[in-house]
Amino acid sequence: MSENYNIPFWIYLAVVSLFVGGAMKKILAPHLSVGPTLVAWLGATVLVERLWGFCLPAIPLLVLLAAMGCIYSRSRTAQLPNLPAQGKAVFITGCDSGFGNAAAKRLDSLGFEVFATVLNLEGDGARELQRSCSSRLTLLQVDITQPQQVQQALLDTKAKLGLRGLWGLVNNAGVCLNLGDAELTLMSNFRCCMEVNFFGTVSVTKSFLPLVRQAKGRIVNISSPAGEQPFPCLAAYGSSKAALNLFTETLRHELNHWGVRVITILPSSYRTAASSNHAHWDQQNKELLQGLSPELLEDYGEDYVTETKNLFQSFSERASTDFSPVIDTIVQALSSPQPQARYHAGLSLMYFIHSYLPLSLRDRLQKKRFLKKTVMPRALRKKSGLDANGCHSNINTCEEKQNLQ
Ligand SMILES: NC(=O)c1ccc[n+]([C@@H]2O[C@H](COP(=O)([O-])OP(=O)(O)OC[C@H]3O[C@@H](n4cnc5c(N)ncnc54)[C@H](O)[C@@H]3O)[C@@H](O)[C@H]2O)c1
Ligand SMILES: C[C@]12C[C@H](O)[C@H]3[C@@H](CCC4=CC(=O)CC[C@@]43C)[C@@H]1CC[C@@H]2C(=O)CO
Repeated sequence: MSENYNIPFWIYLAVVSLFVGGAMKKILAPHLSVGPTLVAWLGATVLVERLWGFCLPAIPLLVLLAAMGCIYSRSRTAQLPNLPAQGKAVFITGCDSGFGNAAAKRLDSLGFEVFATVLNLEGDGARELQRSCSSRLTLLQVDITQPQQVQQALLDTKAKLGLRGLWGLVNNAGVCLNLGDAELTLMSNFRCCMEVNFFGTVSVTKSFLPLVRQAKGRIVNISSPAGEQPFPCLAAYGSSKAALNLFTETLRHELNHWGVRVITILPSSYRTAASSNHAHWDQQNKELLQGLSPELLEDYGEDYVTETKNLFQSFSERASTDFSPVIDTIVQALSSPQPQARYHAGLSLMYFIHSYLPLSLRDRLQKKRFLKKTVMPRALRKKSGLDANGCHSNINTCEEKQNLQ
């Protein structure tokens, strides 16, 4: 029976039955209580399921054809030449160091007209850009949390662009103030991450959008996998990046009919200024301990808090110092004739763990992969007679304890 149906016909039947089910529910719902409505909806669902049963053999073929179509269109797009850089202006935030500084240099070398913004015009990063880049590059001092500085940068950019629009806005500026359990993270840390990573980015985007719409250009937001996966001790940073991700996705849909492409880049872990500055993290850890209430400090213990900082520092020591996967991706997002909506820059094992493994397994791996905590909170040790490393006093080694779990 099902072999006799060709694909268009069964699609037609499935759509009709969905509409019939929906119509039944809509027409009958006002006259029926909840129970019969559910029965009507169930009836429609059974109808769709029966139709689906007729056409089941066609589905693998459809999936295969769809996959081949995606692969073919991706390969065709990948073969298309990149758009020329000449005449295209790009505004980048957070160019004092890290990805922003490297991206400004690369885009300048490719021929883009770069507006590189920095927190400190007298800093090493700004000086490096001034020294190594062409006269096309404009350095601007912008703290993205300060609306008047954002507006001044807009005026300066417009003055230089004249009647031209802005081809690219790269929202790169971002901070991760501290690493610690959410309960231990100061509210000031949550607020600062939101102010810079979310509200600052929204402020710059809204201010520069008219120029980007004029050029039918690109908005490229540098987010983080921490905005999509629950990295331990990154609740403040991850929450701000999660807000940024949803803002970016919403913007992507809304700007589509303006011809503006909105792209999210999710780098894996790299050893940039922020993550490799041990003095910075030592200071953050000190402020965290000073900000804790006596009760929290008693429950968790200083050794627990300090281990988190030490583990993160050893994690960042192993991170890559080669930013090229991120910089190549930023160039691709600005130059590809058909850019992707999302790019992962660098292999993030966490991405695969989070996307493809069951919850119980990924929770265990996530903890082991990012921060191999060995010290338990003090209150938990007391309750179960454990020593500083969470081992039972009557059990000789931690391995025996872990074997018990
Ligand atoms: N390094 C990584 O492993 C990694 C991974 C994923 C995502 N990211 C993201 O990449 C982006 C760049 O970070 P990075 O790793 O190059 O670190 P970074 O600290 O070297 O660069 C951050 C930049 O943002 C600037 N900045 C901070 N606060 C600002 C503010 N209020 N106004 C304007 N500029 C401000 C800093 O001056 C610096 O230039 C950030 O958004 C970060 O969240 C980094
Ligand atoms: C958040 C940081 C960037 C990045 O986001 C890192 C995170 C450490 C954990 C981690 C592992 C990954 O595989 C994806 C990126 C990421 C989640 C880093 C800690 C400090 C660093 C920064 O401070 C960046 O400004």
